Amino acid sequence: MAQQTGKAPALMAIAEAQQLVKTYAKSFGQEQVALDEADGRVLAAAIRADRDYPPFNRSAVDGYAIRTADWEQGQRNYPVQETIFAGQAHQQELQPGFAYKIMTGAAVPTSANAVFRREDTTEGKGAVEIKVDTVTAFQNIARQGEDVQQEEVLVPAPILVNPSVINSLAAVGQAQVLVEKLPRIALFTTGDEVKPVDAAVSPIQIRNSNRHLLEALLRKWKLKPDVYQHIPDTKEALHQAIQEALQHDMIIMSGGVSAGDADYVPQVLQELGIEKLFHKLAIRPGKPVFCGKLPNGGIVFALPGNPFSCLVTFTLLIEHYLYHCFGFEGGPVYNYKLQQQRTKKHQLAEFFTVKINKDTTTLQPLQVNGSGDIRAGLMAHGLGVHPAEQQVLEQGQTIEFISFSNSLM
Ligand SMILES: Nc1nc2c(c(=O)[nH]1)N[C@H]1C(S)=C(S)[C@@H](COP(=O)(O)OP(=O)(O)OC[C@H]3O[C@@H](n4cnc5c(N)ncnc54)[C@H](O)[C@@H]3O)O[C@H]1N2
Ligand code: MOO
Repeated sequence: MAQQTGKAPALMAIAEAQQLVKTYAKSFGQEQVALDEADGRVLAAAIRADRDYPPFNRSAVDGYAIRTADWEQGQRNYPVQETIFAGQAHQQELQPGFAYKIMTGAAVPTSANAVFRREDTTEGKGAVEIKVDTVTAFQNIARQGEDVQQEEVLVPAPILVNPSVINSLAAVGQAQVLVEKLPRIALFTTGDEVKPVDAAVSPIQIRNSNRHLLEALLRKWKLKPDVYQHIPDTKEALHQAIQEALQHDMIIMSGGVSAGDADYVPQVLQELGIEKLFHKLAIRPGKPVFCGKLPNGGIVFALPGNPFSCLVTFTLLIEHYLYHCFGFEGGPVYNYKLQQQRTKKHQLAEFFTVKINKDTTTLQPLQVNGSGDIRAGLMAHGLGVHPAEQQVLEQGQTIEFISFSNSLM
């Protein structure tokens, strides 16, 4: 490729940055946790069915079980041989010409092969008359193994454990489950103008929303930083705080990464032996983001201070990294049609907040007044992607959508 002279070097594209981040992704190990603690964690090993499911021929209704052979001979009145409740074994095989009274969830003995709903019968004393005209073999019986067979993979891995996964794991007796270990994280915010949420602020100070935004984003993954500190804008303070955090798996920071006189973060990180993977990407918002490799094999993400830039770079880079560390092929990206035309004037890939219209399932761009807008992300389901090379996205054009929810996998 011809060398471009006189121009600033081209910024790295998001796809290349994500590819790079992926190469440094690694498992943090695995651990056993109690089933109820696994909610929101990533299952590390596939779970097989310990037996057939259903484990026995299960009656799906409250009613009467017969043999279809008797029915086919024209029999409609059956003496009731015994009553079978759920969890209760039958006493005797069904004798020809008899019926069992049977409850939902009870095991249908193999000597019977059809169950009628109670409503479809006339119940007499010790006998029942069937009032419907047809029968099919195994009607109203969920047959042994028809859902899942013994040793079949029931829950694949990796999978994000959600209530349905908990349900399946509980059904097969997994009281303890093997999940991916969580990384040890140090979280830092920076900026002399940034004050705690509960402190008084002067007119030129702002509240530390990024701390809470980032902690909330981490909680989606059940992650909790084991170190948090707000660092003033001096090299010395940055140096000290980061140095003490070098043994973590991840260091996440906000602020101090662009071109200001007090933006020391990339410099201090590199002075401490952190190898730069990239600084500045061809994206908006979030362009000044820095990513580096820790000497211990961990990773540093230093995000821009603007809250919307933080949200976007967390979603595009940190979540991308976590997905790969936990064994997924990246996060889910969906395709949706755009509700209205959208234009941009720059050559960066732009990420804009969108709401999925419930009636038309199109993406409605939401208004954000720049990356410092404290409303950014409010009411949004996720991000729409405006590719770098396209200046205009047409109404109805299919574009990529990145969900803010990590529950769909
Ligand atoms: N000359 C240039 N200036 C800027 C560039 C550039 O390329 N050249 N990039 C701009 C972009 S884009 C962004 S984004 C910001 C990123 O700046 P920093 O990462 O250095 O962040 P700060 O300057 O520290 O803060 C930016 C903004 O965010 C507020 N902030 C910081 N921390 C928090 C926090 N914890 N909670 C809430 N808000 C926070 C801060 O007060 C600033 O308003 O740089 C542009 N400049
Ligand atoms: O691109 Mo910066 O991340 O918007 O304000």
